[in-house]
Amino acid sequence: METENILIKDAQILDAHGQRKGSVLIENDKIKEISPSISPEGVNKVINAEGKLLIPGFVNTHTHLSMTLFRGIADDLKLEKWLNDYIWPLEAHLNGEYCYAGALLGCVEMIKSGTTTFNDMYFYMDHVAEAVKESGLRAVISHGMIDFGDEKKRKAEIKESKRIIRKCHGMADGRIKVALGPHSPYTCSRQLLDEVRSLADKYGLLIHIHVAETEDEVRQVKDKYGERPFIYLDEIGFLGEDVIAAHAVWLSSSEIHILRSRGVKLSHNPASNMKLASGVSPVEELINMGVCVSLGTDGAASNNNLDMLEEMKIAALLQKIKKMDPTALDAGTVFKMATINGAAALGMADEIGTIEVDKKADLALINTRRSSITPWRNPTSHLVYAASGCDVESVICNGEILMENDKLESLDEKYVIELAENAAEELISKA
Ligand SMILES: CSC[C@H]1O[C@@H](n2cnc3c(O)ncnc32)[C@H](O)[C@@H]1O
Ligand SMILES: [Zn+2]
Repeated sequence: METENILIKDAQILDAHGQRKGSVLIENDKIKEISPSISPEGVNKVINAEGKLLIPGFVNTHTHLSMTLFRGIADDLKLEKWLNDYIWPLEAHLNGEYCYAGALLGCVEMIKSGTTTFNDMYFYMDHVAEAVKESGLRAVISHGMIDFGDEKKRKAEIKESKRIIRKCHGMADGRIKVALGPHSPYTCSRQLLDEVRSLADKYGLLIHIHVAETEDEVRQVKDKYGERPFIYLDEIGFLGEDVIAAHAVWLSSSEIHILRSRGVKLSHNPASNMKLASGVSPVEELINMGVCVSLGTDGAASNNNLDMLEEMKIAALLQKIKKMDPTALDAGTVFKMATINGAAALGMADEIGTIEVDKKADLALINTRRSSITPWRNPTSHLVYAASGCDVESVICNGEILMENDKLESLDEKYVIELAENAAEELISKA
């Protein structure tokens, strides 16, 4: 195979290790060299990055990508009503084509706002995988399982998860990995969670689950199992380093200790938690205790976008107001949550999340000559507090250019918008 290489010349580089100036040489899917200056001789493609900020692609650790189709459908509701009265009835009409269309739309949105890896739980995941493959993004995907204690449903959910594992794990040159996705402790039976734990151990797969999102959930789990959600999950031997729990809003101090001692990874979803008025996760306490807290948007029906730049700002502001302390969750910490902590949560810290030689070339370039971030002075501050997804100009994932100078290269944006608009209209008309 001929070597494909890209030289990103004279960039300002920012990642969890700090700031420096330099050029980055990409060879095939990986970063080959980072130096103050690299000769462009023999290089296939040179990107002039003067006046540009080069950052690791964001890692969104909790999404339901195809829910882009439900954007703006059921706003201003509490989680229980949102799910029971609006979202689940609509989801009953989903099919593979709709999920593919919604996932493609989500991929467009993520590329345009600098995300290169995401952790997705939903339905018709082989169709979602197809969209991810075409987009050039990297993803961990899981079939979302709900059994409500029904044995037949449990067997069907496990069967579908196994089918998705067989069909999609390692797809798209390894860019797609499959995880197990039990929805939550209030929608999944103890038996289903036990089976998930066994499968995760047997095949070395991650587990993606919603936990402790609302006070109501804590009440329900306590009523049914006698304990708070994370204590219950620990007692049944479910928790481990391979578990990524989304939300983790309502936590007792014993639960925080459990999270730390079991090495559970968290995905903090501040916009969704605020919009559904679920509550505020004790992110500062969790980080101070040494728990790995990453960042996720949740689906576009509860956010209502997939912009990780916006999510970083919301995360920082929310902790400041929760603690009534402006020093809480500073910009540097939030930036780490959106990059290297996300990589660590997905077990990929050796591969992505920072800009280092031998890591995958998953990168985003920000144009520093945009009005929203002028005068250009403090990259971390500007990224978290001033920039938005629109300031992302170019994106590379796995060494492939997915967007250059604001133009999508891997997907036809107009076609995707049309496809998703039609799918959403057809789907809603069925409900
Ligand atoms: C079984 S696939 C995923 C399932 O989760 C639903 N969902 C989306 N956002 C949330 C959330 O914040 N809490 C709980 N469940 C959520 C989604 O609609 C699917 O049914
Ligand atoms: Zn969710």
